[in-house]
Amino acid sequence: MKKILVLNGPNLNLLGQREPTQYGSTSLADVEAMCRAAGQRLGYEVECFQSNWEGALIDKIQEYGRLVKEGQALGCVFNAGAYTHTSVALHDAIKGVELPVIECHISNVHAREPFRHHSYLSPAAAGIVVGFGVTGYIIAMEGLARLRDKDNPALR
Ligand SMILES: O=C1C[C@@](O)(C(=O)O)C[C@@H](O)[C@@H]1O
Repeated sequence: MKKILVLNGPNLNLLGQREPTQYGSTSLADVEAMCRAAGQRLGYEVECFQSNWEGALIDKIQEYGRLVKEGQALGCVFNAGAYTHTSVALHDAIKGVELPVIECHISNVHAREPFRHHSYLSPAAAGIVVGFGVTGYIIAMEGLARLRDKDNPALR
């Protein structure tokens, strides 16, 4: 069974408590449980990883780049939080290992402050999901499967 990485960046460990009007009241643990259930439905093993540290996110991206090359993983759903708008290093990590990434944001970043309108990750991403709340993670997983595993019978 191939793996999908659900990767979350800074402050997303506070999901459910942090700015609930913006990000809702579902905790990260609940989001991760939803992703694991979606993985079961779609036929993938889901690994969830969150870090507030840019380097730890880069290490995980590099690890999954290797797993994708070896045929053991499909790709990654990535909410990089605020690093989305600042991190050339995350852009380079994704490009460097050619990891299929679906960039995901809970809120509609384009309807918010101008500094959230630019993403360093989007040019390196295979697809982007924004503004669907935490359901966006599931949409992103299914989108990744549709892009990278077209013959998956669970998608019919
Ligand atoms: O931390 C976050 C969360 C976010 O990525 C989202 O999921 O909507 C949007 C980012 O601008 C913000 O810094």
